[in-house]
Amino acid sequence: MTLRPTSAAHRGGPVTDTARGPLLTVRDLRVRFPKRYGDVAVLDGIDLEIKLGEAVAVVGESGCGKSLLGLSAANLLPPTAEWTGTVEFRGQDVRAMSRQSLRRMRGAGIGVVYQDAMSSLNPGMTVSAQMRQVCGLGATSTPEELLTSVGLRDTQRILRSRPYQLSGGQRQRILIALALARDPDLIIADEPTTALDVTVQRQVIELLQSLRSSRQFAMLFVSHDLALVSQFASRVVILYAGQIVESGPTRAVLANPRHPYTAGLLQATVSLEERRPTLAPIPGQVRTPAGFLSGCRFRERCARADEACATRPALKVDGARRLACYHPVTSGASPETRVAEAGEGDSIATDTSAGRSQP
Ligand SMILES: Nc1ncnc2c1ncn2[C@@H]1O[C@H](COP(=O)(O)OP(=O)(O)OP(=O)(O)O)[C@@H](O)[C@H]1O
Ligand code: NI
Repeated sequence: MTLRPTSAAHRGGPVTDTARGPLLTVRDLRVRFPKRYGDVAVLDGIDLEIKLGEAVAVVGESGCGKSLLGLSAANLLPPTAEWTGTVEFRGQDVRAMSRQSLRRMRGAGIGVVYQDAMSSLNPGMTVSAQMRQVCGLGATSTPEELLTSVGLRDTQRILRSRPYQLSGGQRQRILIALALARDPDLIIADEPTTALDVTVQRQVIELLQSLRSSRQFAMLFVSHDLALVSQFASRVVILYAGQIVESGPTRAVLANPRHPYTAGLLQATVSLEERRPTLAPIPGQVRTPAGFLSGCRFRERCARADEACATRPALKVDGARRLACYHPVTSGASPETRVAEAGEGDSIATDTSAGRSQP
C-alpha cells in the first residue's frame, strides 16, 4: 500500500506526520435519532478509514444510511442525531474541533457534492454570486478557472445564469467546482449522478475521475449502484440497514461477493454499459429504522438465512476483506445450494476487534 504524495507535498507545503496517517478515520460510529426511533442505531458500529488519495465507495439501497455516513464524516449530522464513536479528520477528533477549524475542515479539508444540484444551489442567486461567496473564503482559483476545470465552456454566460437556466449536467459540474474551490483533500460525493440521464452520468463520473488524477483528492463516493462505483473506487463498503455487511477491494468483492446482500445487489444491477433491464431484484425492501430486525438485519430477505441469523454475525476479517455473515455465498454457488459448511465461516477467522486496526 504505497501512499500517494500528500496534497501538502504537492502544493509544496511541509509534510507533517499527521499528513501521512489516514485522512479520515471513523471508529465504532453509532447514530441514533432518539425522538424518532428511540434507541435504534440508524448507523451501527461503523468502522471506516480513507487514506490520502484513496477512493472508497459506500453502497447500499435507499435507507441504508449512506448519506448519514457521508454527513458524519464532515461532522454535519442533523442536530436531532445523537452519536457515539470517533470521527477523526487528519488525526483530529471532529468533536473536539473549534468552530473555526471545523469551518476550515469543511472547505479546505472536505468538499461535499450532493445528489440534487437544484436544491444544493441557491435558486435566486446567479452562479457568479454563489461562486464568489465560496471563492471569497480562500479559493485557490477564480470562478472562471474553476468552471473551466470542470469542463464547462461559455463560462461568462454560465456565471450570469441562475441554476434553473442551466442543464442538470451543468448544475452538477458547478457543484463539483464549488466543492473543489479550496482544493480539499477529501471529496464526499453523495450520489452525484443519480438525477442525471445515463450519458451525462458517465460524463460526470469521467470528470470526477480525471479531476482525481490531476488533483489527487481522496473520495468517499456514496451510491446504490455497484456497477457504477466499480469504475473508480478501489475499495467498496456494503451497507445494509446501517450496518457494514461486507467490505474489501472493489475488484475482489465484485468478482467474488460473499455476503448474500452484495450478491443480490450485483444481480440486480443495471450495468451502465449494457443498460440491461434489472435481472433479479432482491425481494422485499429495507425497513424503516423502527422496524430493524435484531440479529442480521438482512435475514428476512435472505434465501440463506436460518435460526443462527437471529444473532448478529460479527464482522470478521479475512485479509483485506471483511464480512458479517454466517452463510456466505461461495463462488459459483447458486442460492439453492444452501451450504451447510458455510456456517463454520471458512477461512474467515479473526474477529471484529482485530478488524478495527485494519484498513
Ligand atoms: N434527520 C433525520 N431524522 C430521522 N431519521 C433520519 C434523518 N435522516 C435520516 N434518517 C433516517 O436514517 C436512515 C438512513 O438515511 P440515509 O439518508 O442515510 O439513507 P441513504 O442510504 O442515504 O438512502 P438514499 O439512497 O435514499 O439516499 C433512513 O431510514 C432515514 O429515514
Ligand atoms: Ni442518501
